[in-house]
Amino acid sequence: MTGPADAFENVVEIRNLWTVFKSPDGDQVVHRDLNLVIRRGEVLSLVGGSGTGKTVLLRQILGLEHPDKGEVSVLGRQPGHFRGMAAANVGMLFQHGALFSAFSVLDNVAFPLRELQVFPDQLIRDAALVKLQMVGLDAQQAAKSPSDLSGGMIKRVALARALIMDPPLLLLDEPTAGLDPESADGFCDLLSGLHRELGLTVVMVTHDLDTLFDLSTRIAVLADKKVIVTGTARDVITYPHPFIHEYFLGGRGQRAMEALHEKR
Ligand SMILES: Nc1ncnc2c1ncn2[C@@H]1O[C@H](COP(=O)(O)OP(=O)(O)OP(=O)(O)O)[C@@H](O)[C@H]1O
Repeated sequence: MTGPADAFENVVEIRNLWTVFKSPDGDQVVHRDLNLVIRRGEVLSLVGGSGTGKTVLLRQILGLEHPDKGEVSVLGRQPGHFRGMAAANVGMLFQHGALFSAFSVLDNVAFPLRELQVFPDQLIRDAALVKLQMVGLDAQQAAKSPSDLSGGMIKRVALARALIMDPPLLLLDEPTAGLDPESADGFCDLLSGLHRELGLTVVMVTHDLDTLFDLSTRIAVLADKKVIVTGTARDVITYPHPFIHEYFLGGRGQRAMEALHEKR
C-alpha cells in the first residue's frame, strides 16, 4: 500500500531554523540556524541537555509552534497548513499521555476521528477498537476511565490515539518516562513492532539511554543551539564534544554502553 509519505524520501526537512523566546529579561535564543532532515522509515532520536529545545522542535514539526526564521516542512508542506487534517499526517505521543480524564479509553482514542465530523459513529468505534488491539488493549479496557489505568496502559491508549488516522509520521516525547523498567521494555517492544509493521517514520525525544539504544536507527544531538552531529549510536558517541562526553561517557552512559555491547 502506498501512502502520502511514499512520495517523500525526506519526511521532515528543517532548514536554517531560529527559535527565539522574548522575555522582559531579553531574548532567549533556543535554536540558531538549526538544520535536520528526517528520512522515511527511520527512528530518529533527539538527544540534548535540558532546555536545548527538543520539545519545542517536536511542537514545530507538529505545527503547534512556528519558527522565528527558517523553515520546517513535513511531507513537503508547512506543518500548520494541513487544514485540520494534521492528525492524518502526524501522530504525537505527549510525555504524560494527555488523555481526557472525563472520557472513556475508547472515546479518547476516537476523539481525533470524531472531530472531523465525517464518519458514522459505529465506524469510529470500530476503528478505535482496532487501534486499541494494535497496542495490546482489549474491548474490556476500552470502557474504562483513564484514572483506572496504570502508567503503561495510559501510554498505550495515548499511542492508539496518535495512530487513529494512520499517520505516516509519529512523534514521541519521552515515551518511556515514568515507567518501571519492565513496562518500559514492553513499550519499546511495542513501538519497535509498530514501526516495522506500519512502516512509520518516528521522531523521538528521550533521556532514557536504554530506550535510545533500543529504538533509534539514527541519533541527532542538540547542543550549542543546533544539531551538532547525526549518526548511529557509535557515530555520535565518538564525536568530540563536551556534552557528548558527559552524556554518554559519564557513569550512567557507561552502564548503557556496556548494555549496548552485551546486546551485540
Ligand atoms: N512558549 C514558550 N515561551 C517561552 N519560553 C519557552 C516556551 N517554550 C519553551 N520555552 C523555553 O525554551 C527552552 C527549550 O524548551 P524545551 O522544552 O524544548 O527544552 P527540552 O530540550 O525539551 O528540555 P527537557 O529535556 O528539560 O524537557 C526552555 O528554556 C524553555 O523554558
